[in-house]
Amino acid sequence: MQRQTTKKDILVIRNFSKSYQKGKKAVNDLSLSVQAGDIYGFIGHNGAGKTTTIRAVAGILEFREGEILICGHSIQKEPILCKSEIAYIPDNPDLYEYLTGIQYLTYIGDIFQVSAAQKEARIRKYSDLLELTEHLGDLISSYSHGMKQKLAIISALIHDPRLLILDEPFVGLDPQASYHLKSIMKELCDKGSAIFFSTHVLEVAEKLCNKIAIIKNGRLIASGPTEEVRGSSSLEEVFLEVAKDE
Ligand SMILES: Nc1ncnc2c1ncn2[C@@H]1O[C@H](COP(=O)(O)OP(=O)(O)OP(=O)(O)O)[C@@H](O)[C@H]1O
Repeated sequence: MQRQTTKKDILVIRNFSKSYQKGKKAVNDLSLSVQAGDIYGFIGHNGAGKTTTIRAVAGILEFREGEILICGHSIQKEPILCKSEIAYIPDNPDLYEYLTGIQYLTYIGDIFQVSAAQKEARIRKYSDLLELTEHLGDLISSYSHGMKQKLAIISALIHDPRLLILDEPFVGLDPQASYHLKSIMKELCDKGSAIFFSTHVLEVAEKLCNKIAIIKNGRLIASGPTEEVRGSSSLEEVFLEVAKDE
C-alpha cells in the first residue's frame, strides 16, 4: 500500500521516471521523501539522474510518469503554490547580469511578495554573512563566479523557503563561504524547513546530511538515514562499492 503523506513531509517523490529519448530512462521509478528538518543529500555518478530529478522537483522539467508533491501539493497541478514554498539554486545560476546585486535581490523578494522589512532584514543578514554587502551596488556582470553563487544563495533565502533545493552547491565556493552555507542550511532545517541537494563531495554529505540517497543509472539503489546507508563503512567506500558495474 502507498504510504500516506504526513504533515512533516515537505517533499514526496513517487515513482518518478523521465526519458529524454524514447526507450532510455534518465530516471527510473524513483521514490523518496524529505521531511521537515531533513538535510537530504543526493549522490550518484556523472549522468546518474540527479539534475533530472532536481529539475523535476523544482518544477522546471516536465514529466509524465510519477508524481512530486511539495508540502502535499502536486508540482504538476499546482506549480505556483509549490514554487512559493521552494527555492532552487542550479549548479550554474543564470542571473540578470544587467542588474545590480541589490536590484536583483529586491526583484526576487517582490516576486515572492516578501514584506519590505523582511526583505531588508534577510538581505542584510545573508549578505553580511557571505561578505557580499559591499558589492551589492555593483552590476552582476562584474561579479566572479563565486560572487554570483553567493547572490543566488541570498536570493533563495529571501522568502524563507520550506524546501531548499540545490544542485552541487559547494562547487566554486571558497572554504569560508562553504562553511557559512552549511551553517545556513542547518539553521533553516532547525526552523522546520528541509533541504534536498546533490553533491559529489562525499565528506560533506556524510558530515552534513541526516539522510542520503544514492542513484545509479537512473535508479535509486540506497536511501535513508546516513548511518544506515553508510553502515560500518565510510560513505565513500559504500559509494565506490555500489558504483561498480554489475
Ligand atoms: N536535455 C537532455 N537531453 C537528453 N538527455 C539528457 C538531457 N539532460 C540529461 N540527459 C541525460 O540524462 C541522464 C541523466 O543526466 P543528469 O544530468 O540528470 O545526471 P546527473 O546525475 O545530474 O549528472 P552530473 O553529476 O554529471 O551532473 C544522462 O544520461 C544525460 O545524458
